Amino acid sequence: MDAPLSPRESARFVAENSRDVLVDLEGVRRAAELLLPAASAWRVEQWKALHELNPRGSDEAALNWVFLVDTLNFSFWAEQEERKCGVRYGGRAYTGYWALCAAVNRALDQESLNFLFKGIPITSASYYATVTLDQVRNLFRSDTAVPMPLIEERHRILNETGKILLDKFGGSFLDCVQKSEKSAQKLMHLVVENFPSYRDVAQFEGKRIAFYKRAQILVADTWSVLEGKGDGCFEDISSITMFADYRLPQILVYLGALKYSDELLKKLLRGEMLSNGDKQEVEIRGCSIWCVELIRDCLLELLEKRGEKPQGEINSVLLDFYLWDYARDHRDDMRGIPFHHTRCIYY
Ligand SMILES: Nc1nc2c(c(CN[C@H]3C=C[C@H](O)[C@@H]3O)cn2[C@@H]2O[C@H](COP(=O)(O)O)[C@@H](O)[C@H]2O)c(=O)[nH]1
Repeated sequence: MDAPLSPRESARFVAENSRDVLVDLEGVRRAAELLLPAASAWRVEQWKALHELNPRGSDEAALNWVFLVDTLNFSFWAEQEERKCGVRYGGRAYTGYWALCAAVNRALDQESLNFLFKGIPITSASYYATVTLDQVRNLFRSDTAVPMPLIEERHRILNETGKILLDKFGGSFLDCVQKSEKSAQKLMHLVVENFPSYRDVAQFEGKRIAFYKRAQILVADTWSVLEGKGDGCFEDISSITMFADYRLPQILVYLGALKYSDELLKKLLRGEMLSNGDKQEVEIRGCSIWCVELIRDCLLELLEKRGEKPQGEINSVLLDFYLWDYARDHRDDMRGIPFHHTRCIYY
């Protein structure tokens, strides 16, 4: 099978051949203007501390936490927004992606007590390579009546991924990072080649394309947790694209940078499911990636024109992180904008 186009080339190809989704250049420019004040202050060191559930350290344990979480980082959306999985931790209730992180930290707290007496921490491959479905149901149990979606797939993926990490990387994601020799692209391809659940690919207009959403966010979270230093000093981090999930398209439509055809908008407003790999699902994901690439280019142009240098760096990773956080903080403003419902293990 021929190798797929890179995520960036896949996004360009989809945007050039899309029928139901449009990247609106005027909207891209307006979004860049809106984001510019924040963008010039983005620095990789700040990100980890922004969220209380992120690991604090930059050691092997923190990397194994990131690898476990990003291996399960998919499909938290609920059919009814008010009936969704939730996890209470540290006196707070978390939903969505943060419910996953809260469940992992809840287990680590419990496990670390047992660990003193004999337990095995959830982030170690030797644990999740053979964890049972019942144990996974308990580890990721919801504190609401709604369980975390795709729990059987999560169990299968944990066993598969744990076994491979043990066989090929001595059970440590740090080993995988070190084998990437400070290249983001090399790490992304190492992950996709070795771990089947990360192979986020599709067929579009006769071409094989790749979005690699979870592999790219794993590289980004590795860069973030290592604060861009040491093994995480990826000189090609700016080649990583935005992560094509189901939240970013929603915020890009809200900002006016992405537009849906009437037919597609009606379908999404009805909450109709799109299958992973469907033409319209691929168009939403591919155009979103291309849209963020253009917003990033616009930000750099605006700074250039103003003769300003950013304090940190402006790349698609930090732009994506910011937009994703922005979407979570503006959930109510975005009520009228639907997000697409696809149930799969890739995002
Ligand atoms: N494009 C993009 N997608 C992201 C993230 C994250 C979490 N990253 C943060 C954590 C550490 C860093 O500090 C990042 O700020 C999760 N997701 C995706 O969203 C969906 C969950 O949404 P909801 O149901 O509302 O929780 C699901 O597909 C999940 O895979 C991101 O950053 N970018």
